[in-house]
Amino acid sequence: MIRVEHLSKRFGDLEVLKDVSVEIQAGEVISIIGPSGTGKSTFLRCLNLLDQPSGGHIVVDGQDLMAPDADVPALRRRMGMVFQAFNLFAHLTALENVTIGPMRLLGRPEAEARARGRELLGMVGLADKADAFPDELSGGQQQRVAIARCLSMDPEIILFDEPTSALDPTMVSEVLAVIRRLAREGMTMAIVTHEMDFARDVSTRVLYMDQGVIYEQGPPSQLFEAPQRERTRDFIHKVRSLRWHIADDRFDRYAMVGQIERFCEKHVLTKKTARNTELVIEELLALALGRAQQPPIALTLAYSERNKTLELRYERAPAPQDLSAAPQGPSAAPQDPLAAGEDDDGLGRKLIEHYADVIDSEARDGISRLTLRIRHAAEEGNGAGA
Ligand SMILES: Nc1ncnc2c1ncn2[C@@H]1O[C@H](COP(=O)(O)OP(=O)(O)OP(=O)(O)O)[C@@H](O)[C@H]1O
Repeated sequence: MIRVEHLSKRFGDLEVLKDVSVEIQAGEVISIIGPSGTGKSTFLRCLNLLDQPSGGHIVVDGQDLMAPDADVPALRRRMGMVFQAFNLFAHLTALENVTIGPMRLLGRPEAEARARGRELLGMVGLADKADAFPDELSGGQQQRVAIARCLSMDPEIILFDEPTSALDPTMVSEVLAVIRRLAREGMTMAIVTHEMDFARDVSTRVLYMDQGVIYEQGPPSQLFEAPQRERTRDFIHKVRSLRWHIADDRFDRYAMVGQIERFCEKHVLTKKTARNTELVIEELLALALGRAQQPPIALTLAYSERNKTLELRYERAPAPQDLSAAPQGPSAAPQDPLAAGEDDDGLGRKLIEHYADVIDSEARDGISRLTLRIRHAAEEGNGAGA
């Protein structure tokens, strides 16, 4: 129904959408999720040209919206849009808001438009509010009128741009219930949302957007229960992280210690857990930085609010000397900082394993990765913990 090919969008120097390609079929309910500022709303607004894309194609039933001779108003009319801020006409009643489009843009007779308008207001549970003005309605009711108004234009797809994020929490469910009903009735929809439970149970497919691309997509069961890629996992598991880029032994260790302590405090991890984390990092870097002329190390300390796990992730590209000495693939493993070296007494590794479990260690795509899970330690004096 809609095919998006290599869509890009810039605002001045800011490249918001990089290369987005996706197809939406009739009857699909697509949720678009992802961190703030990654281009979800921009993507939706580009779909019906509320924002003019910088490049790429949007093909609706075989017609390219971006072609110079495209009948943009007609193609646009097939896509309804519901905004975060309702955008109702303040000087018109609920019924007038729902009839003005069909009368002015579709040429429907007034009686027909009003009959259909009343039917739609009834469908969103507002039959008795036909004569109310927007400022006499709650936020949830206004958003339901906005949905009825959108439906009055008989769209083939509805684009919802964070339809509940401007609402008082008590009103979120009434709006979501209307969208759920539309989904049951087979309406094609694309919904930018931060309501994860809703996305999980209403969608047929979820797009996870990150940094201007569709980073991962799949049915909700897969995306929420078994995300395949790291940034998706971090988002789903509500991971908060600290990152460092360590080029050599001269990095600022004291600044790092302060950051780890503040991070642990913020996530209600004990001081002892913070100190153990510092020890693990110190030993890991001693092992990794001991080898001369290596590329920089990317270190991430990630705390999952959902799983309550604290992970330390180490990443490093192979050194040129390792690449020439060993072929690509797992055999490039000498990069693994925990691998026993020639004159290594193994003490560093033992200390790390005292405080952390090795979750993963691999050399793939030319990059060596190590993931450790730091054990939680009770505060000293409580008689428990490492
Ligand atoms: N009209 C505009 N002019 C300049 N920059 C813009 C404009 N609209 C959006 N942006 C920028 O584009 C980036 C992506 O914004 P967008 O609203 O699409 O993100 P989002 O993923 O929907 O975020 P959120 O979940 O917080 O709504 C942001 O950095 C935003 O500031």
